Amino acid sequence: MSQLSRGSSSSLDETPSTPGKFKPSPYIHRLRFHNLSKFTFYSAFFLAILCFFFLLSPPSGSNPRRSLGSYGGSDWERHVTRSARRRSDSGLTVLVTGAAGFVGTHVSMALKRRGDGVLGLDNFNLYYEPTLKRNRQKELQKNGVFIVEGDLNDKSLLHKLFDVVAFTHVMHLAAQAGVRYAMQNPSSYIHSNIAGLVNLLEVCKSANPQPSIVWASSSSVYGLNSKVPFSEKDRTDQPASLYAATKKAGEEIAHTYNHIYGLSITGLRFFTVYGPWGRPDMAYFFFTRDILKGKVIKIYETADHGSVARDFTYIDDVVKGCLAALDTAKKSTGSGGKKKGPAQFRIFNLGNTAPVPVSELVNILEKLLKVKAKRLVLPMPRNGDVKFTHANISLAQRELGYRPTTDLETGLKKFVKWYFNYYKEEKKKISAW
Ligand SMILES: O=C(O)[C@H]1O[C@H](OP(=O)(O)OP(=O)(O)OC[C@H]2O[C@@H](n3ccc(=O)[nH]c3=O)[C@H](O)[C@@H]2O)[C@H](O)[C@@H](O)[C@@H]1O
Repeated sequence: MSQLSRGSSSSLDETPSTPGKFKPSPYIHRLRFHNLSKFTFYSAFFLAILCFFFLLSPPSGSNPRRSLGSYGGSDWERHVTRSARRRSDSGLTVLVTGAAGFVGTHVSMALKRRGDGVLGLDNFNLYYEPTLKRNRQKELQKNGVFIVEGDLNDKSLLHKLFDVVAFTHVMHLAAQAGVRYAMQNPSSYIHSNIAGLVNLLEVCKSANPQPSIVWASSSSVYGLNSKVPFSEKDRTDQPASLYAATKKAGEEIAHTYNHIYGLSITGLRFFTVYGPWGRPDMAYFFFTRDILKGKVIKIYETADHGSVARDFTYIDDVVKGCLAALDTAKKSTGSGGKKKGPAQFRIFNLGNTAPVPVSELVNILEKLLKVKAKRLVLPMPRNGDVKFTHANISLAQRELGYRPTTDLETGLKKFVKWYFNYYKEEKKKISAW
């Protein structure tokens, strides 16, 4: 009990009774003392909560609100140049957009570890828990990767980055992801996946030398295509979600910047990527969380009670595909916005060629978590989801040497191991307060 409440209770007890005036009975004293103690307890509790969130908030130097739009200066440039420095002249110097994202973190780590120069860019938006992005940022910082806090649409920032660093490649992974969220926040998809992409390409075409670009498209561009497995030449003119439509539009926009300005551009159609440090908005992640909490999970099925399936692809396989795309990317042919010859334009599927029904994903999670899931099977809502995805990866195998090796159970085992460890550490931080 704090000193304040002890002092006030003794002063209350010594108050002299004044005739004619209301004389509080001993019961009133006890009631006041009780209220005062409650007030003191709750004030101390809220103070502790405030301290907890203050400590968990991002380090002062990287406060997204403060630093978005505040960059430059010798200290900042030193961070940028050190991070972007490659170990040897044969290495790459890569700008990774979305570097605090799931795929962005893994790709940045892999590039840095093999000696390439890596500079991250991320706007640390609040689409999902920012602590996860901050913790990924800490992992990258430990490995010498600096992430500039900024938005794709900040043209002056992007020009500044290209003034300071002569990037050989851009690995463009920043995007508003999520098929279903597009129905709640459509403008976010235009802001990041259309305006942000065009802004980035505008800066790249003006750069001298122009970088080669590899960027994340999506299996969702196949939309309602019924020919399986999906090949890169198949129909992609029936997107089922705004998200898919913005990724398809991205592919068309990329083609115009390749055709007009000579930018070397490679699009990678990811197929439901999963793994450690993943995205909490994806089913495998929030199913894990909800199964452990004993909450009901909704499992979609088709209208005729068929299964909904995905070609789940483990993050390590996808990272190998990304690095192979960077390593085989030809140079852009333009400089300063003028094209000097035809430039490379490629699109690849990065999938696992083994679609698995969502119900089987849940079976595997139950086995790994040793907890029975509370299942609610529902018809797939008209939320932009498609019944199945299935990648034909023969083009990526031939051109990139892409060979996925991780089956869903093996990959989920690694994810669950990470999940338990990560949230155990998070719990420790909270209990430390
Ligand atoms: O392949 C891709 O390119 C896309 O993969 C995922 O999209 P999605 O396959 O919908 O991944 P989840 O959101 O994890 O859903 C996986 C499966 O679970 C199903 N699901 C989802 C949520 C739910 O509550 N219940 C349920 O059965 C979905 O219909 C889907 O079949 C990513 O979220 C996209 O960003 C990415 O572009």
